[in-house]
Amino acid sequence: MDLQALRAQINQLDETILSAFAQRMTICRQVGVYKKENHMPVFQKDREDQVIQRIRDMAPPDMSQSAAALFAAIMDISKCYQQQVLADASWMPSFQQVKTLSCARAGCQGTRGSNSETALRMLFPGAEAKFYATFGDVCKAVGSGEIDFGILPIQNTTTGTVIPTYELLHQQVGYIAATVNLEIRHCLAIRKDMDPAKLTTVCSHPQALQQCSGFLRESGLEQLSYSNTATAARFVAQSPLPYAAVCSPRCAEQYGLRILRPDIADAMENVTKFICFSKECLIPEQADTISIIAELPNRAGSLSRMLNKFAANGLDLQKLESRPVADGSFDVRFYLDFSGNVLDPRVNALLADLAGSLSEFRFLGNHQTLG
Ligand SMILES: O=C(O)C(=O)C[C@]1(C(=O)O)C=C[C@@H](O)C=C1
Repeated sequence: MDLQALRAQINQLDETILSAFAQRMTICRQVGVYKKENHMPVFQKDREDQVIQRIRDMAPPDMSQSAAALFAAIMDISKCYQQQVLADASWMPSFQQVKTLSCARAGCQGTRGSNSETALRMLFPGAEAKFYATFGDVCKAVGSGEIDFGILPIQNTTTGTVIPTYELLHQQVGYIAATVNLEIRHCLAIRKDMDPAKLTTVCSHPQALQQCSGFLRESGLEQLSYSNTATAARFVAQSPLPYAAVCSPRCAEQYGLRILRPDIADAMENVTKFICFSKECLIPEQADTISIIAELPNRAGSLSRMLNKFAANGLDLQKLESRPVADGSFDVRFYLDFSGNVLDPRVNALLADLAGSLSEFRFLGNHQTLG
């Protein structure tokens, strides 16, 4: 068999397919114009089911599944193309485009000296900082207007996703306007008059304890969870107990503690990403990342079809997180971050398509990394 000759045949067929694809897209564009004039949604499920059934019936039996997948992909591309014609942004909540984020009061969980406070100061050096007992309380304060922005950790390079923040994002806490990446340094800190030989216990936030698990396992100290690294440091500073805290060097200094061991994290590079969110949707002019929630039908290929739409529009997916829907099924909800700005027509087309075809679609914000 002659490989060159076979490839030449493939090339010819590709030309035929490409020409048919281009013609099909041109017709779909006209359908898009018709839909715009007649106020019809782009997504027509019944028609798509008919198209797929027809293809399945016509395809050679051993290719029926792959042909169906190919035509589903073609229709996904054609829908995004039609969305560009419609340029409908009704999926988008009302938003305000801002040059910079101005903030009088911002809030975070924990107490002074926490890493969250450092993130808050990086974002808003001149703002009044307010501290709350729980992540949920930060969200409530944003909702009531007590603070302009809430700051919550969302991801760490060693331990991964901060799950409670994702759960809150699903409960409509507002819109992400910015993120900030903070290099985290953990040290073991004790009271200045404490004899290190007498230490029995170490306390900190569970994520911090996890990020230092290698050192702590070797130390043999008992571990105690605290709501925050700074609350743990404050407790250690005030308590007569033989306890140490895992906290930042800045926090140890703030509570008058002695650093017994610096840099005890397992990974040399340890960075936490914090989100900054507000009640109203604010989009900084330089916003370059979009966050959304997508719930997909539990059907073969639904995730790959959604991901193909990003590829077809040349949009770079940065993060895909799945969390359980928590309804007794094993269904999951996806949280996606991708590069883009909502004012880009391609981005609008993709989001309009997702909003019109997913069982749940939520826009979480178009943000920028600051600091
Ligand atoms: O028939 C339509 O309404 C079209 O827009 C065409 C088309 C397709 O590509 O075949 C695209 C989107 C619809 O969801 C269904 C079918």
